[in-house]
Amino acid sequence: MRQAAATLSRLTGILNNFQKRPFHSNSPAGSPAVVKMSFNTLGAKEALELDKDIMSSGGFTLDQLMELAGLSVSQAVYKVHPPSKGDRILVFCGPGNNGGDGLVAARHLWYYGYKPTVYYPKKGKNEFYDRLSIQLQNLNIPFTTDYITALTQTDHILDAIFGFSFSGAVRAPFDEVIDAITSSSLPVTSVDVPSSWDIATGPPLDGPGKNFMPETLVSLTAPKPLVKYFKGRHFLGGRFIPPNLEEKYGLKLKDVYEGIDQVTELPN
Ligand SMILES: NC(=O)C1=CN([C@@H]2O[C@H](COP(=O)(O)OP(=O)(O)OC[C@H]3O[C@@H](n4cnc5c(N)ncnc54)[C@H](O)[C@@H]3O)[C@@H](O)[C@H]2O)[C@H](O)CC1
Ligand SMILES: [K+]
Repeated sequence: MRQAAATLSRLTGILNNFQKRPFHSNSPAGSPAVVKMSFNTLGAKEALELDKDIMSSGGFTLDQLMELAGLSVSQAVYKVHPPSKGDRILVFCGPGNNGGDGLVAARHLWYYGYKPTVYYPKKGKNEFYDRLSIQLQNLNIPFTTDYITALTQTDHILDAIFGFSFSGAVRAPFDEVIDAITSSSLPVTSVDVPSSWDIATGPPLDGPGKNFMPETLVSLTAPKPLVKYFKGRHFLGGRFIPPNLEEKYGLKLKDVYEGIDQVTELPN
């Protein structure tokens, strides 16, 4: 009883927090119908600024943040699709830090009992992408270039292709990748944003991503404005924001996470 009351109070807290700074729709004509609730969101520019702040005044390094982001993602995957319900997961990694989160998540998932396969066609320049790849190779996690075949041999998908720095129309090779993921009808968990969606205006009106609707989204640090177009299970991860930055960005995350969890599910 006491536990039920505590959970209710926590959910009420989350709702209150995310209603503090409502995001009003500026959806272009013809884009999907608007939302169920108001969220406190971080636009691409704010998310980038917050990232810089955590690494300067916050004292973190990028690979520390990536490790925590990837850990959050792995926990959300486990909550939605535990390995007992299908242990094969195909991890699509893009060239930026979103892809790095995917590499970290793949490692954690392996330790939880999954059989990850990684598609990583454009490696990022930073040397820690090499180190993350070596860590996966040491676990004998396969890297594939044939994602078409891999899609027929997996139970679910982790989309770590693009995050909050994505803009414009999807360029090759990821345009065809997004189309193939969408047509596979497999359950997808997207890291931070559904890849190919505009950070502010959501799914593109045409081309790759038009019909892409992941089953699960793990927003990192704070939801991005595109969440208002998302219909699925929504988690928040990235439990590393210090109180001064929480306050600066109006995030109010204090009671959002429970116990040792690195993610929390947000009401839809
Ligand atoms: N504080 C946090 O929440 C943290 C989040 N992390 C993750 O980092 C990403 C943002 O990473 P960033 O490197 O800035 O960019 P992206 O991964 O989104 O991608 C950049 C990459 O994509 C290319 N690109 C951009 N647009 C297109 C396009 N239209 N077609 C093809 N390619 C495109 C661009 O050239 C770059 O190469 C955030 O979302 C989180 O997932 C950190 O891991 C930790 C801190
Ligand atoms: K993504």
